[in-house]
Amino acid sequence: MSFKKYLKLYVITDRRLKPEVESVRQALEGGATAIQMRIKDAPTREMYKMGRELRKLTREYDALFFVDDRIDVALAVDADGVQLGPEDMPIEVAKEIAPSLLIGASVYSLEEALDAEAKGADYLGAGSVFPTKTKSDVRVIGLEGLRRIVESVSIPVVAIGGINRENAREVLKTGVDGIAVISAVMGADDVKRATEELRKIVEEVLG
Ligand SMILES: Cc1ncc(COP(=O)(O)OP(=O)(O)O)c(N)n1
Ligand SMILES: Cc1ncsc1CCOP(=O)(O)O
Ligand SMILES: [Mg+2]
Repeated sequence: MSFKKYLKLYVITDRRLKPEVESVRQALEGGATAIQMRIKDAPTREMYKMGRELRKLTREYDALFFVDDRIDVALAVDADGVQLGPEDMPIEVAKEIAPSLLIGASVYSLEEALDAEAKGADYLGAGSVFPTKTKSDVRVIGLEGLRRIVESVSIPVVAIGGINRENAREVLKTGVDGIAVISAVMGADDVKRATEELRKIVEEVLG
């Protein structure tokens, strides 16, 4: 079975909102199908240790595990993949040095999406669909921008940016393979319940 079905509810950590281990456990309990460790400005050793813990947890729950930005950490903790943005390791180089990893490419336009697909990305994280307070200065592509990307590539697409339980349905109806969320889950008082609610919507639309 391909990895695509694991992209449907992709939850990303944010230590400014919740400590990683307990929040990831709750998200997995609530039905997250993939987890991304996204830590900015921490020592590599700390990322490695956290990555090992989250790798263990995601295995227990049969979820995929991705590391944001850091191909070295992804390899060291035996993650399933790495998420690479425009400032990170070029996709074609990442594929060469880490052929075992799934490569997710972060894209903010149709041009970037086509380029990432041509360079061999395994899936796209496309956004920001809506305005978001979680990441500064991101381009907002809207539902139409997202739809154009989905219709133009043949690799799986995960939508990201400002997605919550109010707008998740319309996002999913653009034809994406999944939604990626930070604040809708990590900013909730009850992480497990917030994840369950999103998973229910995902199941209703994607099946
Ligand atoms: C699934 C997914 N899609 C997009 C992003 C954004 O990546 P990037 O542009 O590298 O920005 P940072 O997250 O590193 O700030 C993502 N992390 N995950
Ligand atoms: C990391 C990232 N990349 C594009 S938008 C975004 C922020 C997503 O966070 P939220 O789900 O809280 O809007
Ligand atoms: Mg990144």
